[in-house]
Amino acid sequence: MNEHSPVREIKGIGEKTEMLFQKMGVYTAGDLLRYYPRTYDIYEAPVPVSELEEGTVAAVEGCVFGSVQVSPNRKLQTVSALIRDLTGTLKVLWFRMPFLRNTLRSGSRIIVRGRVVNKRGGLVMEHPEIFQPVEKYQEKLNTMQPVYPLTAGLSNLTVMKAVREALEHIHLQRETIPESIRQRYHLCEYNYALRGIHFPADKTMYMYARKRLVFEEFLEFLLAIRQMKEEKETSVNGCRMEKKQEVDDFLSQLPFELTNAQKKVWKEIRKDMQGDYTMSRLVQGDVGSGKTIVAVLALLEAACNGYQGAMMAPTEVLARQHYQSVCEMFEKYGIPFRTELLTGSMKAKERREAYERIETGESQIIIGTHALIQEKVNYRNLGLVITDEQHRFGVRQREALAKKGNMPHILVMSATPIPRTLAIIIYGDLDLSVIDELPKDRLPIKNCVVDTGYRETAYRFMKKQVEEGRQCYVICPMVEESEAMEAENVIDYSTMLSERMGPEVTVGYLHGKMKQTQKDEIMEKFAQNQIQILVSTTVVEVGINVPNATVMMVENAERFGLAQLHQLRGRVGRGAFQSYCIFMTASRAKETKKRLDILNHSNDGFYIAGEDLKLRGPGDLFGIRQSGLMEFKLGDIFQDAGILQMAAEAASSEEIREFPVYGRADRDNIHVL
Ligand SMILES: Nc1ncnc2c1ncn2[C@@H]1O[C@H](COP(=O)(O)OP(=O)(O)OP(=O)(O)O)[C@@H](O)[C@H]1O
Repeated sequence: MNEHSPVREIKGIGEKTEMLFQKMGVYTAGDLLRYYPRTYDIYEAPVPVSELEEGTVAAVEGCVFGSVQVSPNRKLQTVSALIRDLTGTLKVLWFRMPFLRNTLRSGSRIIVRGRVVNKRGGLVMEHPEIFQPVEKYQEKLNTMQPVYPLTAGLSNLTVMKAVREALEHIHLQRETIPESIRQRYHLCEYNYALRGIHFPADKTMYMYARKRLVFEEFLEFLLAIRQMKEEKETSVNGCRMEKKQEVDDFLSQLPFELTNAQKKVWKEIRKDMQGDYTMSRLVQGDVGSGKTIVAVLALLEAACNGYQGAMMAPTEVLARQHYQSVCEMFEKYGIPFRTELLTGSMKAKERREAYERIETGESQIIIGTHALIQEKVNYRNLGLVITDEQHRFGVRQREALAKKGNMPHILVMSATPIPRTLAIIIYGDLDLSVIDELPKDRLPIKNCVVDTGYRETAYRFMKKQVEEGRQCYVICPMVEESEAMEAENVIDYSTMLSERMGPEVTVGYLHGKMKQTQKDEIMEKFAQNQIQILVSTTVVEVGINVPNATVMMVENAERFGLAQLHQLRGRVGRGAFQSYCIFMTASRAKETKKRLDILNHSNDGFYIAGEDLKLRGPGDLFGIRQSGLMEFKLGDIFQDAGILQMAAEAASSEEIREFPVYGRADRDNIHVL
């Protein structure tokens, strides 16, 4: 067996399990080895009852206090007991384990380990593991059990067993990092790293393993970037465009004047499209800074020059939103070009018709999702491709779209204001334009960080805003275990809120498991103010533009990364109304307070990103991922900024240039891309 063998060849994996693995993108044994744990369950030392925190998994050592009760409910038989230590008493519940009544003796010492939840205002530990005699806990103390991303039917144990088998029997790939580089940056060997990431003996092993794998991930990425840069430097502009008066006329009719920053960026783009070389430009701008209109101007200029322009959005909801706003603008100002929407959820017939209009050139502007790069889409003369930074890591996909034209111009839009030093490393192949100014009419968002006791006040405040004609978002806590649970959570919350708000307020909800048509319907209703409060998961994070919305309330704000919270906040404050952001948190941890304070005191994304970077020490390995920004498998450009710097140095070293694995011919073997 080697890395390319199908997972089926691993002992213990049958047809059914193979299908489940495939659903998770695991086809070969190599894929399985790179199917890294989502997190680790660490058996930490027991904590005093008084220090337990809601929502965490913890161990407590104490004595069983009083008698053990069994609930009469037949459906879900519950055993409850009280565990007492010097600092307090904790209620503990077990489900469907009635026999515990006979084994848990009053007064006996015990360690229980499980999730602490809040039930009717008090903390309760649910269904914990039992360690009795307490010495048994010693064997587990400080061990790290991998927790894998799962799907219905695929258990953590199954994945663990399969990975263990694979690690034992596979002859692993050759080393991909030259020894001299490994020594310079203290990186462990590939074999050790793989074992360490799946089954670390302790935190130190895990940290070494992770460092090595993150380094490799960054290195491969940076080398691909370098190659693209080299290609770009030699690519002569095959889609040379001229400045078109129609675009200036369109601009002068808009209800607002471009900000100086927008004007500057638009000038740079225009100059590129007329220049000697093909454009590859990144437009970076804070939330709400008005990137979309700049993209529209570029699309229009391409169309006026007889080329097609395509814009790829990261989600269907966003693609539709862009499509609608472009259609409305073009209609309003009498622009004669046809705009096409292309998404994965379109019916086959609709899609076929769209393909035809794209192929014949009847449609000049094409907006969509990944569907834009499907094999069946043939463009007549694609001259400009606009993508979102979220596709950034799909460098291959970007290339795929570019190949559909004759070296079209490329514009990448980024809503994540990362510090310039990082941007230069990550976007090394692109020229950088920054929109560093918000439209004039904006009032700064008012922020507050509050504890859950403020919830009722927040609801009253939202109701008042709705009465004034405004709209609100509520972001529900993430549920990591499964999307299905997350959906349930959102639905429950919106039912509760709807009852709380009364019949005059319409509350809607949005979550990742909904069908595309349902999502579109809800977004449309929200855009039309037929829904006043939208309860949602982070699906609304990127790009949604409803300028009438003025309140963003984020539950469990401590669970999100700063960049993500800033993105969420960016959904309000997009019009002339005063907007508010309420970060709600139950956590009293100092670190949480520090992080949220940064947001509380600044609305400037660049500043926040810089502070975020400062707050993260190298020890912060289990920190919150900055999701939404470049989906590296393990690496996080914020958290791992130090490793990124090392990888950037290594990427331009002689050793790497001479190392065969990274030669051009082998590039297809680079698995991360
Ligand atoms: N110069 C301007 N003056 C006034 N309003 C503007 C200006 N430019 C854009 N807008 C408006 O500001 C709102 C936000 O713009 P847009 O959606 O382009 O933001 P964005 O930069 O894409 O933000 P995000 O990254 O959050 O999606 C839109 O309603 C847009 O019409």
